[in-house]
Amino acid sequence: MITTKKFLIKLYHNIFFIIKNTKTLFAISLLFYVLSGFIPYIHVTALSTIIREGDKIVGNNADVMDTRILYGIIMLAIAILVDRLLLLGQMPLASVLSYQIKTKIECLIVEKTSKLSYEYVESSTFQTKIQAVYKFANQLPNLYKTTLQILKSVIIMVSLMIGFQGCFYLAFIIMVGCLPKFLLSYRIRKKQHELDLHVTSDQRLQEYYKELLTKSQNVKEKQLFGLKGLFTTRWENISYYIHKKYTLFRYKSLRLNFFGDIGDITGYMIALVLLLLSPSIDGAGFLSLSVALMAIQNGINAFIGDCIAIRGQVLDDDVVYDFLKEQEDIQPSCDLKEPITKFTFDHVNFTYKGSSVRALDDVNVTLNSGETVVIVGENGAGKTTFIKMLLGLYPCQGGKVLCNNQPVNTLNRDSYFRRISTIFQHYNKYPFTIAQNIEMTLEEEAKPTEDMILCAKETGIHDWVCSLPNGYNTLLTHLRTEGIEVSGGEWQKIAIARGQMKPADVFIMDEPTASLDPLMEAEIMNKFMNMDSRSMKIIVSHRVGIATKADKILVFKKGKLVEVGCHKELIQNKGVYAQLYEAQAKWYTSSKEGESS
Ligand SMILES: Nc1ncnc2c1ncn2[C@@H]1O[C@H](COP(=O)(O)OP(=O)(O)OP(=O)(O)O)[C@@H](O)[C@H]1O
Repeated sequence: MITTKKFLIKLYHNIFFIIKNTKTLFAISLLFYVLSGFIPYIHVTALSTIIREGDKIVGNNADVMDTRILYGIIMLAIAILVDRLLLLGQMPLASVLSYQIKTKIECLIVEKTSKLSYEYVESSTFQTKIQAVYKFANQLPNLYKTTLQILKSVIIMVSLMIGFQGCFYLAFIIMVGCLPKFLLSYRIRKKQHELDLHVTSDQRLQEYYKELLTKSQNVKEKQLFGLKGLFTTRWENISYYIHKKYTLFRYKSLRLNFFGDIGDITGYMIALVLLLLSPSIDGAGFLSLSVALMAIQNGINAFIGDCIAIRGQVLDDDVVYDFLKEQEDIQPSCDLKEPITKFTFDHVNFTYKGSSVRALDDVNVTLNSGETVVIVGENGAGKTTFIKMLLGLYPCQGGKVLCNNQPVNTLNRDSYFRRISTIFQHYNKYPFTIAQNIEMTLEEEAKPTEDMILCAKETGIHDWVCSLPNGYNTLLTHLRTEGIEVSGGEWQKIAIARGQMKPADVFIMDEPTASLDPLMEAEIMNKFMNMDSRSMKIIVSHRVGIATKADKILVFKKGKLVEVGCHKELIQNKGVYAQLYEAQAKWYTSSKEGESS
């Protein structure tokens, strides 16, 4: 349960954040809200002048064109005009302010995320947290509006109470009448917060089923397995469950609000009766004071609504501020200045969080520049983990990973990554043009450079790209209407071209050729292995055939590096590699035998 003091501190932090990041715009907005807070007072004052003077004119007690009635009419016109003008000015201002606040907080979140360790960002804990963080980031712009609205309501109430002192005690009765509404609204808001939390995972599931039914990548499996009925029923059931929960909640809220309204009306009625019973009041005085009381009541109700809303908006903000305070992965200041010549794994151990089995177990090996290294092993043997440790994405839990004799985790990551080009099995498919996918530039109409064409030729996509109407400027993916989808193999070749475009000392490919046809794979692999004899090339592959040409083969089994050597040596060893090689060779040989028989 949040205490008032804690709430005020949190509110102060939020408002401070908003003011710090919007300064002048916030000040202008504040001025607009303060000015508009006085409008009801001017409005009611003008109205009561008109009523009082009008009453005299109707009763023939005054000149027809008494200056006071004119003054009242002009004041009323000015009040209405200024109100409209302030509203007009507030709209664009609110839009710019909201944009600035949202962008600022999102930039902070993005910046923070980039400073967290890869291991943490990859975890499900982080994924859940970041969802909540963005949810609040979206709420923050509303907070400034609600705060200024509260200030405006206070100005409305205070100005009217001071301006119409005769209704001071009556305003108090109205306030008491609004009390049940305040308590009930507070309760409703709390229940809504609980309900929102309760249905979050159901809503996620609902979205998931909707995606299964509508997203293009799910269509194939849905049709082939006849899953439409199953998914639709699941989606309908969960949608109905959420709908039922919210409908019941809305019905209960309406019932509670009704009791709140009764309190409101009762307070106003009592105030009117007491006003009527007042001996000094005349007809015009009664009318103008009842209008003032109505304006005060509107101010109180707006105040209550905004106070309840602001409480809800501030409730979740700990998630964001805690996130922004989270411990960062410290970036070492030591730059890697000279080219990478050597990697050394010295008794390296690594176990993933939540796992009891070592993904890498006492790994010792040295890789040198100019070498072509192929890493093989069965599923889950530790091949990708080895690459990630080499890149310094995980901290060593035992032993050392050295680059040019320096521990990888003491090197500045940016300077280190600049010298390595890596393409993972799950590479990204960017909704950019082909040229932008290869070179990652911001230019909209990039002209293919000689280097780009060379990389495209080496990965076998140049002729295909040239056959497209927009060539290298062809937009990819259906995310944009004019974008086209391409085959898995074509995507892979584009990703490989991107990897080759990057000037680096070390090129790593972790199974990026699985979608390629055997001829294309062999051609790309040959070119890859023969490119720039000074650089180091590391390939992770399940196809043992590729390893025959490698300078060094690393064989992993259950996290252990069980064999290291060239093809000839490992075949002679008759160990794990030889078994893998023979098993794959047998597959082709028996197919051939099968064909001939
Ligand atoms: N993020 C992770 N969290 C927890 N365990 C993981 C994670 N990634 C991999 N593992 C586990 O670590 C072990 C080694 O995984 P790794 O991805 O290195 O194997 P691999 O040899 O590359 O497998 P594959 O050939 O299937 O890609 C496996 O048992 C795997 O289940």
